[in-house]
Amino acid sequence: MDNDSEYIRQAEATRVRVLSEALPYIQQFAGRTVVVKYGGAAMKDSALKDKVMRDIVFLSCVGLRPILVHGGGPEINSWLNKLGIEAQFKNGLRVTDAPTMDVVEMVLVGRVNKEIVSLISRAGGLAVGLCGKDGNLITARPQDQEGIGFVGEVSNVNIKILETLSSSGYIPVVSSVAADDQGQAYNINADTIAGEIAAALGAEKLILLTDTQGILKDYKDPSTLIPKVDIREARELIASGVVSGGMIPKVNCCVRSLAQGVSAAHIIDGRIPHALLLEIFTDVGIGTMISGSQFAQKRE
Ligand SMILES: Nc1ncnc2c1ncn2[C@@H]1O[C@H](COP(=O)(O)OP(=O)(O)O)[C@@H](O)[C@H]1O
Ligand SMILES: CC(=O)N[C@@H](CCC(=O)OP(=O)(O)O)C(=O)O
Repeated sequence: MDNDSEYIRQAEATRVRVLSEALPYIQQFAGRTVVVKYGGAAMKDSALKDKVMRDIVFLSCVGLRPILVHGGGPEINSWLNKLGIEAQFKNGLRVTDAPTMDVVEMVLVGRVNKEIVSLISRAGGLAVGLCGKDGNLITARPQDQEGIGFVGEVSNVNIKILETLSSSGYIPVVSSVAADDQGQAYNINADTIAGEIAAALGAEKLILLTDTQGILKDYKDPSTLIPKVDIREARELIASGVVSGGMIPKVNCCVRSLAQGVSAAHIIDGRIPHALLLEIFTDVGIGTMISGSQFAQKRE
């Protein structure tokens, strides 16, 4: 066989292997809910954004029930900057006074959410944009932290609206603004919202797309990826300071959702094209998988 024919044969073999590798996962996850959190730096590149939306539509088309929770921290920062308001953070959370809360709501609910909904529509999916206020999805309460303003925690999740939409073939797209019993709006970290929604739905998977390979032993060194940890090891990584900054709410929400019955949580690199498909439908997966120990499936 000449070189060209050999190259074509190998390329076809790879394509066929990847496609056929997906079958058991499509069968296993049919009808199951996958909560995806998409945010931060991984949202900045528009070509990548299109691919993420196509992947979400792919999940829906092959029978999974994707729910997309989005952040938008960099876009909030850019609008605060345009308005001459200084962005401030404490322990990875945005200090949210009343004017900042207005900007957070306008940017996340009014801009980022609708942009994602329309990208999903363009990719052929049926998306519906929501924030915590819609259908009483999320009730907020204030975070117990001095001087952080209108930063909220989740006090209740009402999954009815999500189940109604998902069971009718719609893809819910959720932004992380919610209100308390009195109607006061709160800014909630989007990872936290994703984890609470995954837990309330008993999701198959919680997948956090971010701008690093996953959890790194040294976050400045990409070669130090930790492919798999259990809940106890994940807590130790926070306690020892290996996990810091914005990675803390991610690991915490994974641990909380696993403790409440989610089967597996993943922190993966949203900068890799089609990272979601690689994680869900291939044998090796990518990024870091956090599991309750009895749930370990891949990467043994
Ligand atoms: N051990 C760690 N492994 C990987 N990233 C870490 C770690 N500790 C801290 N980080 C930081 O967490 C960041 C991800 O959190 P964040 O910026 O809030 O993400 P997003 O905007 O996607 O929500 C990484 O870019 C990295 O700087
Ligand atoms: C309380 C808090 O910090 N809320 C976040 C909500 C958006 C978010 O989580 O966006 P990323 O996922 O892109 O970081 C914020 O205001 O930036």
